[in-house]
Parts: sequence; C-alpha cells; structure tokens
Amino acid sequence: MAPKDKDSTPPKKKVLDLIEEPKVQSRRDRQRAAQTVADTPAPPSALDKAKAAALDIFEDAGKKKRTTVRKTEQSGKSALPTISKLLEEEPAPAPEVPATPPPSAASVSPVVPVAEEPAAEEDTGNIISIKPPIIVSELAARMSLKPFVLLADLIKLQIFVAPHQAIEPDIAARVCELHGFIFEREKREKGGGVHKIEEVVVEPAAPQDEPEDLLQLRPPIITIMGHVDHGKTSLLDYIRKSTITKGEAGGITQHVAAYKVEHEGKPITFIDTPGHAIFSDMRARGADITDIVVLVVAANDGIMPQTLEAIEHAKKAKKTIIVAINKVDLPSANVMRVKTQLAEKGLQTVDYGGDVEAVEISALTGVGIPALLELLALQAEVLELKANPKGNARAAIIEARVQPGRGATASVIVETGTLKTGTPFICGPFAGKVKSLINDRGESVKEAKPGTPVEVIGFDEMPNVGDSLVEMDSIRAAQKLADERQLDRRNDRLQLTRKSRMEDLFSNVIDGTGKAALKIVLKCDVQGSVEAIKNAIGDIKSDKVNTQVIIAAAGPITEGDIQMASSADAVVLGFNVKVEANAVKAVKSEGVQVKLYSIVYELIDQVREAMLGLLEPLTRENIIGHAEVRMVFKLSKSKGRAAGSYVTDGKIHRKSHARVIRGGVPVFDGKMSTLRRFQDEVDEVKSGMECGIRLGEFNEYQEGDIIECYTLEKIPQGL
Ligand SMILES: Nc1nc2c(ncn2[C@@H]2O[C@H](COP(=O)(O)OP(=O)(O)OP(=O)(O)O)[C@@H](O)[C@H]2O)c(=O)[nH]1
Repeated sequence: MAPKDKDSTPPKKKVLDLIEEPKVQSRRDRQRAAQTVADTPAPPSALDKAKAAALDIFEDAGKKKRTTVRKTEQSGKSALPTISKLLEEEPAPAPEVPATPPPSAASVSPVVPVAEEPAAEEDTGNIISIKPPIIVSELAARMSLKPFVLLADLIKLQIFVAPHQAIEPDIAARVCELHGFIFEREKREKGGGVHKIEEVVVEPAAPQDEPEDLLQLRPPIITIMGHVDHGKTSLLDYIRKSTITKGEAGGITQHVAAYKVEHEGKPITFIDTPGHAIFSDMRARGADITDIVVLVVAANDGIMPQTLEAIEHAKKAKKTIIVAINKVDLPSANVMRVKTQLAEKGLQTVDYGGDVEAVEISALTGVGIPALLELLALQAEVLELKANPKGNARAAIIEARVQPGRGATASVIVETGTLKTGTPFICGPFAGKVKSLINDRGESVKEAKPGTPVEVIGFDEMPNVGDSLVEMDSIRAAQKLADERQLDRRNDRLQLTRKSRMEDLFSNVIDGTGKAALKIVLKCDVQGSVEAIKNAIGDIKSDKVNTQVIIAAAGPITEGDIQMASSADAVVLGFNVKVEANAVKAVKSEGVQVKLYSIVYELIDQVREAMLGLLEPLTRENIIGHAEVRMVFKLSKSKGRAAGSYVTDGKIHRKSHARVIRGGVPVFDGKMSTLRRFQDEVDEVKSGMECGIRLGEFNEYQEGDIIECYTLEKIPQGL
C-alpha cells in the first residue's frame, strides 16, 4: 500500500529528504505548536468532550487526515524499503547531513541499523522509533520537548499519566504527529533477536471545526428520559406512528433502536432505547451523541426519583432539556404542580420566568405532540447542528444484537461522513466491512448520512454500545488496528493483576524487581486523623522501603481516589470511612487494593509489617494462556455445558485455575473440571489448537467469551 504522504514526493525520496534535512520543523516551531496545544481552551464539558476536543488538534484545518505510518520490514515486502537499505543503494546523501543538526537530531545517526540486538533507539530526522514501553519523558526528550508539553497533549486525549509512565503506540503516533514527527514502533522478532519496525495504524481522528463550507445541517438527536410509567414508550410510539405515511405502516412493526421522523419537512432522530442506559453506556465511552433530552413527567404523578436522576444526567452532560408534561388527558393531571416542582429542581419553565421549554402533551390522545415536534425542530435550528457528509464516516453504536441469518448487527447513528456499504471499519477492538445497511423502515439502503439511524450488518463480533464505528482506508488497516487493540486489552487484563498490594511489597524487594516504594492514598473520617496517621506512617523507618502518601484527605473513598491509586500504582487505606458505590465498581475494574481500618494502630502496624515483609504470604497469579469460546455444547442434562474453544495464546492446563471473561469483565472464576481434545481428556492444550473446556459447575458460556488460564504461586514471606 502506498504511503499517505500529503505531497506527491515518491516514498523513497521522502525518506531521503528527511535524512538530508532533519530540520523539518524547528524546535521553536514545535514548541510553538505545543504551546498552541497547551493553550487550546478546554471545552465546557471537559470530561466527556475532552477526547473529541483533543482529537481536534490532529486535524489539519478540519481536513481528513490519516497518520502516516509506513514502515520498514526486514523482509523488504513493504512498499517502502528500509532506510538502511536505501542508504546502501544510494550512499550519497549521508555526507550531506547538516554539520550542525537541530537539537532533535544532534545525537542521531541517519542510519537505522538492522542489528542483532535491539539497538538504542535512534531518531532519523523526524522519525522516532521506540520499542514499547514508550515512556512519556523519553518520548518528550526525543522531540526535545519538556515532558509537561506532552502531558498537556495527553490530557486532551483523556490520557492521564505521569512522565515516567508508558503510553500506547497509537497514542504516541498521535502526539508525534502533532509535533511534526513520525512515530514508528520497534519490535523484537521472536528468536532471531533482529528487530523490525512495525506499522502503526491509527484510527482517523474525530473531526472538529470542519470548514464551514463543508458542513450541512443534520437532524437533531433526541433521547427521551423520565420516571418509569410516565409514558416514554407511549410518546415514542405515538411519534413514530403519527409521522409515517400509510404505505409505510407495515414496515414499522419491528423494533428499532432509533428512528428518524419528519416534522413539516424537518428531520428529527429519536433514540428509542431506555434513556438512562444509553446515557450512561455512551457517556462512559465518551460517545455522547444526544443533542436534546426530552424529559417526560406524568402530570398526575409529578417529579419522581427517576425524573430527578434524568435531570442530573442531562445537566451533567450539559444537554438542552425540553420537558414534556404527559398524561394531561387525565382528570388528576396537575400541570402547575409539575412546573413548581421543576422550578424547585432548578428547571424554571419559560412561563415561570425561566428558560426551559415545557409542552403539555398526551401520548394517548396525541394532544400537544405536534407542538413538541415543532419545538424540537426549532431548538435544533438554534443549536445549528451540522456535520460534514463528505468527511470520514463515523457512527455511534446505540444497540447491538445477534440476529438469525445476519449474525452480529448494530444499530448506529451516523455522526459525520456518509456510511456506505462496502466501507471497511474499526469498532472498538473489532474490524469489519459494511455488508449491508437497513434503515429504520426495514429497507435496504446504500448509504446513511449524518444524524441518520441505520442498522449495520458486517460485524464479526458483537460491538459494544457506545463504541464508535470509524471508517478505515482498508480492511487490512482495520484488521491491524483491531489486532493491536485486542492485544492491548489482554495486556491490560494482565496488568490488572499486577497492581501493588501491601503483601507483595517486600517480595519485590527480595527478588530485586521492586521499586521498594509503598504509595498510599489515605482517606480518613476527619482531618485530625488524616494528620495523625500520615505522620505516624512517615515515622516508620526502613532502609529498603519508602512510603509515599500521594493523597491524604478526609472523606469517603471515591472513584477519583481509586483512579488516582490505579494510575500511581498505590494502595488505598481508609480509616473509619466507607467506599462509595462508584468507587466499588472502580476497585473491581482497576484491581486496586483497598484496606479499611477502624483502629489506628492496626493501620499503622500493617503498614509497618508490609514494609518489613511481615504480612501474610500471598499467592500471585501467573497468566499462562487464553482460549476463546467458539461454540457452546450442551452435554447430557446432569453435565451442563462445555465450551468449544480455541487457544489463542499460551496454553490451557487442566490443573490450573481459569476465569471466564466477557466483554473485558470476569464473570466466573474457578478450577478447570474438564479439558478435552476430541474424546480424550488431556492435561494441556497449546496455542492454535481447539479443545473442550468446563470450569467447575459453570454452564453459562457464550460465544466470544475468553477463558483465561492462570496458576497461583506462593510468595515467600518476609526476609
Ligand atoms: N391516560 C394516559 N395514559 C398514558 C399516557 N401516556 C402513557 N400512558 C399510559 O401509562 C402507562 C405507562 O406508559 P409507558 O409508555 O409504558 O411508560 P414508560 O415511561 O415507557 O414506562 P417504562 O418503559 O416502564 O419506563 C401505559 O399504561 C400507558 O398506556 C397519556 O398521555 N395518558
């Protein structure tokens, strides 16, 4: 595949140019660029929009852009020869390297050696190659930048790391591109010790601030929220049925996750799936596509707990709220009461002197619904919702399911670009190609424009709600990115089990691998205990282990504390405090150790014992392999089900422990009860082979589950 250079310079010449003129971008230019990035004002809803806002910086005046990344392979199969090979063929350019190269190239040879050992990483002009782990400070040094400049870029990508921490290759490629560098990942070849440089495929960035002339109005995307039984479904049904023409009536009986209606020639898209779920699933993934929230409140019931929750969600996401006061046909309806309650919750309706639009409707009789649609269309005009239909296609997954005869399908709403049949795509960790598109009326269509809901057929695996389906150049590039993401996920899972634990602390010191630092997030009931405990911990002396209290504060253990502990690899110690519900989830997903105490001395003693290696011996997990469930077999009644699996890496061992992982989350953990190859019980099955697996009494296997096999190793105690 030809490299995607912006100009027409042939690939070979381009590389030589880079070598001959390493001053592709001066340090000042780069610093200015970095400063511009650092100065870019944060968008109003910093957290959920940060990713999109940050991706903005990779767009060149809104133009669609793919990150470069042609690399060299020793095999020479690549379209671009290795740099060293080029130099062999054309040795002339070497002496032309400027006598005083710019800082980034000062200590750099233009030749990338193909060595027996992975040599020290070398820069070639503006090409940076680093073998993972890619440490932020090291990458910054290669670009002659201060680490904080890269950290600012990374924060805009919602990546919160410290300078000494590692980032993923595709992220490195993005920040490199931002500063005028090309990132290449080096990889050590198995066995031979020779390293080759790998292609890094990057997902095209989400477009922001496209040039005005490319943008066209798109339909607003509406999510309906409200308390149970207040009439959300009835309202959606009424709108759908009342806005279709008679001839189409037959086509709307099937369930759709979203549909588009027209009100007086203006299109409006409704998401027809439980508002709360879609909100939390999608917002959790930063794929927040709703433009307007319609808050349904039953006039006879008034504001109820889920109404409040919906208000919270919508406010947090900074969405425009339009209130539909429903069931006004009922004699018990009390519209005034609803408006008063709304005002008490900070939603002052227009007739109460506020700016929240409210419409009185009946989803049963249809009263007020045209007025509601009118208001939505008007609001959309005010919001000036636009997208570039010619840009790179990007769509948000709002529902995914397996359909007989179609396999895994997903309902998506196109955010930008035009999604067409035949388009190769990446969606989370899966690659695919759009085989067909079905619109909300069950008709097959060739394409879907921004704001349009459509069912996509062409997934090999079921995608996750909230993930983005993004058009890629080729199925090969999509597959490559998918492979990398799957590998990263596996590595992430492995790392989860490697988080710091107090019990492990001293064993790290013993085997010489540890940093010998116990990092602590300390949360206490009152500030007085915070100070007292922090001082007491500081007084514990050990010549092998240091403590570092990275947070010391009063209050419950929050999700933020867990995130901080996770990124700093710290343990969380709580004194007389509870763990908030969200934090409990984070503890599970991040694998952070939390220890709670109600006696000060117990806390201090445990820290001391950890530092002296006196805590209970602990078992450590060693992951030995993974298998993917390809088919679920029903055994005779008493025996339940077995998982027909394919060993994807390492090996599966009958005497080991194993867990079933679904969508990245462990759903069962236990001992292997059966391991078979065909009819035979076997002890071990290696990578690339199929086998039948049963774990304990577990029977709920699903295709696509990952079985992770591990052994437990006892960590020796103390000195
Ligand atoms: N009288 C009257 N009844 C309504 C109206 N809208 C909905 N209902 C009735 O209220 C009940 C609940 O309506 P749904 O549309 O299922 O409410 P929902 O909010 O979708 O409920 P969940 O899906 O359970 O959250 C049903 O029996 C509807 O027929 C209305 O405007 N007037």
